[in-house]
Amino acid sequence: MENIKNKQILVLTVSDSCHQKKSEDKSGPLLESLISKTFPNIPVKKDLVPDEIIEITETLIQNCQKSLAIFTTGGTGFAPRDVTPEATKAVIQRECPQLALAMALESFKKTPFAALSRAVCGIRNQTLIVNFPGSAKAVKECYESIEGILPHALQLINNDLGQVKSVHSELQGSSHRHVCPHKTGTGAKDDRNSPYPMIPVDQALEKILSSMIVENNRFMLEDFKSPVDIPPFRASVKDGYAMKSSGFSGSKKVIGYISAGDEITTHELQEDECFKINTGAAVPPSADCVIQVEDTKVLKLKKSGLEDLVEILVDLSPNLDIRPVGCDMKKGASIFPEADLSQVVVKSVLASVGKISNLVKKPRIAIVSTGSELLTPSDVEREGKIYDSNTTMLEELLKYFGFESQRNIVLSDDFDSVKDSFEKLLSDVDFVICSGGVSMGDKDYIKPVLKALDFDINIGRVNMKPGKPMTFASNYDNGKFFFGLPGNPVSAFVTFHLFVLPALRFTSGWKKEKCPLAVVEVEIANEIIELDPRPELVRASVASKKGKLFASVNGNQMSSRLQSIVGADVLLHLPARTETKPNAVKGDVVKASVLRYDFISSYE
Ligand SMILES: Nc1nc2c(c(=O)[nH]1)N[C@H]1C(S)=C(S)[C@@H](COP(=O)(O)OP(=O)(O)OC[C@H]3O[C@@H](n4cnc5c(N)ncnc54)[C@H](O)[C@@H]3O)O[C@H]1N2
Ligand code: MOO
Ligand SMILES: [Mg+2]
Repeated sequence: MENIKNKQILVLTVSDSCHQKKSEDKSGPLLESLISKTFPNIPVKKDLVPDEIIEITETLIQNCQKSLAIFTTGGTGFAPRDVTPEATKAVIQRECPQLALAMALESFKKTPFAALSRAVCGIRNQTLIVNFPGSAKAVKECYESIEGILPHALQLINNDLGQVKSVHSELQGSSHRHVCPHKTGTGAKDDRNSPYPMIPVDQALEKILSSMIVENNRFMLEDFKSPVDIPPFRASVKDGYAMKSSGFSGSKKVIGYISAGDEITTHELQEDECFKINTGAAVPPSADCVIQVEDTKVLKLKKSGLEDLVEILVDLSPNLDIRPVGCDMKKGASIFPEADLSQVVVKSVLASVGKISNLVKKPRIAIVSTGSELLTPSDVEREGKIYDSNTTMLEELLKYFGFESQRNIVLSDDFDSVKDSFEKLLSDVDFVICSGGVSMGDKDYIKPVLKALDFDINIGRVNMKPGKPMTFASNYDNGKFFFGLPGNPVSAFVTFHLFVLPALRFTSGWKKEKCPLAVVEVEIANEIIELDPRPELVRASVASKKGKLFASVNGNQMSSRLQSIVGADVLLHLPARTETKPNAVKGDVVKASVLRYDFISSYE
């Protein structure tokens, strides 16, 4: 309950006219006083934004962490600038349509115009977001219709019940401490096998993706409209001369120079006159044609050295080399006809319409490395210890794929400290990418700790080499997801690419097909490769010969040998060994997951 005590409720007024101070905000203060009566102990804060989807969305996101609830007023109607429901839909993870229905039913008793509200209610992480209409009267009616259920709703969202459960499990802590990860299988004392079924890679990925909570980034992008025209003025496509196309070619008097960035000149051109003009500069309204420098000849210079007379060597035609207003992007048009979530695409296209935004929400991630043997790379060597490579590797992989970790921690193999650290970490992040401690050793505490923290262990083993003990656990109610990657560095490397990356992309709103690494077909260049009983993902480098791709395995494939990632372009998908096919041989064609953008190491 401690964190609930530190939280606020936000009243967000959405109104162009109030924002421009053309009218007084009555609904915001009214909501504030109504809420203060229902929740006398919770501070109620107010904010005001114009009817701009980016501003509304950003304000909602920025305030969620510290707010139990956000009540918006305004912008829910049918007018073109009413976009509060769209902004709300973009940030919520779970919609609460019945809450909106409860308000609508009450409003219908008063007026049929209630049908003109598009209010949305939903939950983002642990924050309830409710849209109210703009009018003070409607705000009061709507608020009163849900006032009675709000305290209970907020309690549920903040997992009051879950707190009871975790206090309960806290009391039973000692029993969890003795869960032995390898003795549970069939329940028999001599059963020393893992209790977790070893599922195929495809099935594991499907399971992970289907349990993700998907951010509404796609929807939000597809809904963005451009606030400007590009270009905002008629722009010259060439360095040349602007003139009237109705005139003849031949000689023209140069009456001035126009550069990019100059104000639009209103000088009325005659048919025998022209302006010298640069690419990207505004074409004067009286000109309708630009002739490129290459199609002209200077006939006479002024004493100052500036051009006085030029000869136009080609025929003139209307609109030649002029970009009309909005020809690249029209004001009001959809900026993202499809939701391409690449950071390069989103940020640069938004910049082109004058918006600086970090709107694409990324998951909050922590990296945890477990192992009492771990030294940080800057430590001096010590007996019995090894250098921690997984923290750096996972951090760099996240960066490479456009994600980032909020926290990196290294933990010793100790049940209580691992449990305490996870508990704290999970209040700050939604995804934990942990390595080590997931197999069969008596110090492999990750699975027992996850159980003690009320996580469902959805996957405990995968039929793959390396990466067999890959663990995925979720606490769906709290929106928390945990990847327990095997500690061997190559196992962590491979399972990150196969499972963690697709999950992070999927939760960010990527199309499902685009979430895994790209897969290509390659021909094996090695003479013979012995197949393993488990399907194996083998690091290999790729050569392109006349457009055909050939893969050579990168030496010893032990899961402890991180060096096998040096020069690795792909992960070859080798099938499991069978009696009839014990080896892969030169010329076999197999699938390969592409690890990096520069995935071809040589061309012939
Ligand atoms: N009896 C069995 N033993 C093991 C099995 C099994 O099925 N039955 N599975 C093996 C497989 S496969 C793998 S993979 C490993 C996975 O081990 P854990 O996830 O439990 O990881 P740890 O035991 O903590 O460490 C394994 C190995 O990796 C080194 N390590 C760990 N963290 C790091 C790091 N951050 N940087 C560098 N190296 C790290 C650690 O020192 C160990 O050598 O289990 C097998 N055992
Ligand atoms: O599956 Mo482990 O990852 O063999 O090394
Ligand atoms: Mg282990």
